[in-house]
Formats: sequence, structure tokens, C-alpha cells
Amino acid sequence: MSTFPIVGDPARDDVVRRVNALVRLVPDYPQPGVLFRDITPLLADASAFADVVATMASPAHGPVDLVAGMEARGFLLAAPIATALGAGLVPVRKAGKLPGPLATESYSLEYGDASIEIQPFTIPAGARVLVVDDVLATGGTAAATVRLLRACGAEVVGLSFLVEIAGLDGRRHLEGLAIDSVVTVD
Ligand SMILES: O=P(O)(O)OC[C@H]1O[C@H](OP(=O)(O)OP(=O)(O)O)[C@H](O)[C@@H]1O
Ligand SMILES: Nc1ncnc2[nH]cnc12
Repeated sequence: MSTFPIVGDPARDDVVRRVNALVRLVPDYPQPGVLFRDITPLLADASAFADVVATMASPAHGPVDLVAGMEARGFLLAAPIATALGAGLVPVRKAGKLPGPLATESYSLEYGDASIEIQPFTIPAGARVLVVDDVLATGGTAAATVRLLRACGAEVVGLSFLVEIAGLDGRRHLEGLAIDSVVTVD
């Protein structure tokens, strides 16, 4: 299910065109065989950055209490999206960066393994949470984030990505959840 404006919307088509133009493709980074999607040029373009934040802050999920963003690039999108939605921010951090008490999950991503942590005391029971990240690749990071939030009693109302790498089929780990991506690439 997608809650972003339908294809054929000229404003939406323009955002997609600019995202595709501004996300840099870096072969063999951070390891051989990975085609890295570098969002830094997009962040540096004031107009494109603002339009992406507005697109990803879709009101279609209904009221949102908190936006969860994954370290590090997810923070860059989650913080302005939280402000746009009138929601708070939950930083989902790599292990060892937050003071406890903590909830922790381990996972695999396209180029390695990692653990992430959140502070459960920042999440009221039943809080409606939107998960935001720059890239959906294998889905390992996003699925671990959903597990963490649910373990803390949150309701995950949706996930919003800037770039979805369809060929890596991250959606298989996110069944039943509302997923939006500004652009989908092979
Ligand atoms: O779908 P997956 O295969 O799990 O990959 C997606 C994740 O990979 C990247 O984060 P990374 O761990 O490289 O951290 P960074 O944002 O600090 O660069 C990206 O920002 C996503 O969080
Ligand atoms: N190909 C890729 N580009 C950017 N971030 C990623 N995270 C996982 N895979 C990625």
C-alpha cells in the first residue's frame, strides 16, 4: 500500500525526477559489489530537500505521535519530518551510543551486521510511530526497528523511505506494514 500521491501527479513526478538526478551512484562502496546510493547531493539542494521532507511527511498515516529515524542518515530525514508532522523524534542508534535503560536488536544489512538500540522510556504505550530512513535495501535495518518499537508497546503506523532498492526485496521482512518510497530503483 502506498499513501504518497499517485503517479501522474506533476508535482510528485518533479520530486521523483529531482531525487533520481541528485542521488549519486557509487559503485563498489562500501565494499565490492554494492552500488551505493549517496543522498548527500540531495541534502545539499535546499529546494529538493524541502520537497522530499514534505512528500515523506504524508498525512495519510493519520495522527503520528513519534517519528523513528535510524542512525545516521535516517536522522537527517526523520527530524524535519517529525517537525512537519507535529510529532516527536525517536533516534534509533547503533549500539553503544545511548545511555540506558535500552532495548536492543541485532540484524543484517546489505553490507554487514549491526545492533541498534532505543530508549523505551521515551515511547508511551500505544504510541503511533512512523519509521523513516533514507534507503530500504534488504530490509534488515527496518525490520529490526519495527521489532524494537513493537517490543516497547508502540504501534508502527507506517514506514517512509526516500529510496527503495526493489531488487533486494526489503518488503519481504515488512509484511502487513504500510510502506512508502519516494523513488523505487532496481
Ligand atoms: O535495508 P538494509 O539492508 O538494512 O539497509 C538500509 C540501511 O543501510 C543504511 O544505513 P547504514 O547502516 O549504512 O548506516 P549510516 O546511515 O550510518 O550510513 C541506510 O541508511 C539504512 O539504514
Ligand atoms: N546500496 C545502498 N546504498 C545506500 N545505502 C544503503 N544501505 C544498504 N544498502 C545501501
